[in-house]
Amino acid sequence: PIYCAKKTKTHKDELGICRVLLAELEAHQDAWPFLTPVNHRAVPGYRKVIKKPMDFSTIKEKLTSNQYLNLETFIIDVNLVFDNCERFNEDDSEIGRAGHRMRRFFDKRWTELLQ
Ligand SMILES: Cc1ncccc1N[C@@H](C)c1ccc2c(c1)OCCCO2
Repeated sequence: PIYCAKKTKTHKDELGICRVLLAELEAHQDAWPFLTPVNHRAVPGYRKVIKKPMDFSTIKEKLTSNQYLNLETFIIDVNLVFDNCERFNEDDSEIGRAGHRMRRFFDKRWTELLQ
């Protein structure tokens, strides 16, 4: 087309997409290991190995207190959840497999929402 408006997203648009994505992550059946911060007293070694813990409830708190500048900073935190999971858990474990499934789901959804 001769005239093609660039589909820039405002800050509000991007935050709306973050809220939708987070709600879908939290509702996913494989979200259970990631819903709340890992209790390092219940998980020996976790505090030593994982330098930047992250979980969906912390992301929600950051989102509602406007700590995400844009969609990118939100995606960085979501990926941190999955990268921490891969670092600490065997691929062939309940939590490891849940992490791979959640990452695949997230990657598919945010690319769909951005189209
Ligand atoms: C994402 C992640 N990575 C590594 C370890 C744990 C977790 N998730 C936490 C919420 C969790 C899941 C399962 C658990 C657990 C804690 O409590 C210790 C007893 C076994 O059951």
